[in-house]
Amino acid sequence: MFQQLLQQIEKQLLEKKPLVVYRKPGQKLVKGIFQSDTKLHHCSDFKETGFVFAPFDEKDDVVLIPLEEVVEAQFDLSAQHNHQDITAPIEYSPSEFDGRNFHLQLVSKAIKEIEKGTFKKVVLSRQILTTYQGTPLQLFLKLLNTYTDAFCYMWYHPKVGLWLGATPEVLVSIQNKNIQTMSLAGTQPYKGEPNPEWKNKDIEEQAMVTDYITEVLKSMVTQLQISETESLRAGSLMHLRTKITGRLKDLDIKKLLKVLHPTPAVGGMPKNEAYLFIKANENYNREFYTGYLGELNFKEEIARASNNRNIENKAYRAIHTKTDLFVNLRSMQLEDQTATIYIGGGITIDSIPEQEWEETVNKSATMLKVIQK
Ligand SMILES: C=C(O[C@@H]1C=C(C(=O)O)C=C[C@H]1O)C(=O)O
Repeated sequence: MFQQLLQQIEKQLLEKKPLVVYRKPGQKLVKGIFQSDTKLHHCSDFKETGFVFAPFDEKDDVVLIPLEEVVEAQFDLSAQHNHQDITAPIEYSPSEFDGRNFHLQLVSKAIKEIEKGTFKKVVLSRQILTTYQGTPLQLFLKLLNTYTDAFCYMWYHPKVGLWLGATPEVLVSIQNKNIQTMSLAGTQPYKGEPNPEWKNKDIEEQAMVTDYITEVLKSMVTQLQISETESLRAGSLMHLRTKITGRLKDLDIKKLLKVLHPTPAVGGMPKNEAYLFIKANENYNREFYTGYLGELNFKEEIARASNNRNIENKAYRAIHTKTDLFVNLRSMQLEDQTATIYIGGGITIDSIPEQEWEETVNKSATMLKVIQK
């Protein structure tokens, strides 16, 4: 079954037709969605059904791969990949350090703006361009083997490009009117400790994201619940995470995404001031990095045991509408033999430029690991 899916992916790529193949965190099921022509579909009212691929910039179009053909297969981890040490150091080419001065200056400039009161937090990012060996599909398989707790994907459209990623961050999951989201921020290298100590900078930076999400959701949901904040491992990194749940008053996904994207985990606080700084000062276009991607309005048939004793053995089926969106982090774009890796981090009043650079270096390991092996 899985072999068949792989063949279909290869064929689709060869024919230069759109596809997405992905696995949700902690699952074995890999889904492939295949489009039969090369038309570029967009989302407009978010009542569409399909796989969405949204850029960081809200002004740009959200791409949709409709559910023409869906192929599913179970993926078993390859034995040879099971014992990889994802915390081992990675190698850097000297050219990687070219961007260091620019990033240090960018962070310093942001700190000055924070001191002036322009904004409280801004997420600043950069690119690494590197060559890679093997095919995109081989890299996708490495992602599946390496990052079992992430949302792993490969997305392709001949008019847009080819992206791969393994993200730990849920933007929002919606089932009927129940929503789940998270505030994920604060980063340190994973050193074998599941509950490490956190610096105040990380705690405050992550709390800003929780406060923002709670504030914008207040008027849109009932039964708002905020979990304890916990440490979450994402490959060779640790983050702080708070889960947030609630029940939507109206099922208006477009309206919800307008307030949730971009959260201060990838944009900043306040949203518009941080966005303007990013646009004016990052020296490249983020495109789909820090955008979001995933299933939009999928119909899911759920079998439920009936509570009625008389029809005890009969299960009834209920159709649910489900949306599962992830933030496009720890991702890269492949073009010919060049991989462009995107990485960033949150800057606050307590940021130290050198450490912020180091953080982006650490984050780049997620993709560099699969490229360099
Ligand atoms: C921006 C990225 O990650 C985001 C920023 C984080 C931070 O600043 O600590 C942590 C997790 C993500 O929300 C990235 O991985 O590129």
